[in-house]
Amino acid sequence: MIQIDLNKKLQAAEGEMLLKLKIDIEKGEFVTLYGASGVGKTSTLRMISGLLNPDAGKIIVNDEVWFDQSKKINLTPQKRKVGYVFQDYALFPQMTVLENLQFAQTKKYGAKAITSLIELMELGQLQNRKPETLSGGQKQRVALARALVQQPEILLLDEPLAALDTTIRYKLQEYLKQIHSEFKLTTILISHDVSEIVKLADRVICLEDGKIINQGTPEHVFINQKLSGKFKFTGEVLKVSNEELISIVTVRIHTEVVKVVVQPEEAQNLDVGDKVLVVSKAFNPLLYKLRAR
Ligand SMILES: Nc1ncnc2c1ncn2[C@@H]1O[C@H](COP(=O)(O)OP(=O)(O)OP(=O)(O)O)[C@@H](O)[C@H]1O
Repeated sequence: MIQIDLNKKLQAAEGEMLLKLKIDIEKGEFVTLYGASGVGKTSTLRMISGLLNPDAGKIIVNDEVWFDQSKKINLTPQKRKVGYVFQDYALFPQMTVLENLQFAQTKKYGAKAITSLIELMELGQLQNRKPETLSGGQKQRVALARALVQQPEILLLDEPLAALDTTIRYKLQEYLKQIHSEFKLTTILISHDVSEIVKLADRVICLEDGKIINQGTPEHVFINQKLSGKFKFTGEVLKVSNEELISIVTVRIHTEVVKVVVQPEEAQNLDVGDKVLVVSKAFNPLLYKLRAR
């Protein structure tokens, strides 16, 4: 369990902004921070990693106190078991891919573990190359691998996929999903991409002016419950989940997310990424597949 209770005065463009957050995160949970630019998302990750000092509050990770203002406890970033991945990769340019991983590895993370991580992240062909010769998606895979060799208790991801094109981003989302469960990580992701959040996160925390204004499962938070009556929209399938007697298809329509109940046999025909038409004449939306992904 991770207990975060942070108070920090920040200098926003319009003047002082008080960031005041209290978040409890279960071990193994995948949480997303969502909100407009300047609401305090990056500052929150920086405080968890020890790069920015809160004015008051506590950070307790699996019973270990990382920060407690009242007890004057403040572990250095090096002592906090955090893997931090940024949008701009921040790899060491003079080192090869392998050297970047070796430099970051903890003592316990042996050579064998690095070899299997290289295999998992499909970096074998690239391990002797320098970052400048890699594409954005490849660099980000190295940055993720580098965060993992530090054996983090928390993986902090600050919009790691925002600079990548859709196809690469989609692929890396799959990697993120896989490593989160394979390494039994607790992950906090900053993202503006609603479909990415629905795909990856157990919980989304919405911030405004340094405060939590809403939180819950992505479906719950993003579903536009106002949608009813007569409408017809095209969208993209984000998720197909099969319940006992029905299936639920989560569809992104522009920036909104809706859920449509369909028969299991209709769901069999649908895959994540398919383009669909969502139509409603009364209150019961129907879903038609337009084309496969
Ligand atoms: N060390 C600091 N001291 C005081 N104010 C800061 C500090 N770091 C950032 N700020 C200010 O705090 C506000 C929140 O910044 P932050 O980077 O956390 O926002 P964000 O939600 O991550 O935004 P974006 O989505 O644009 O990255 C900004 O107005 C920023 O200028």
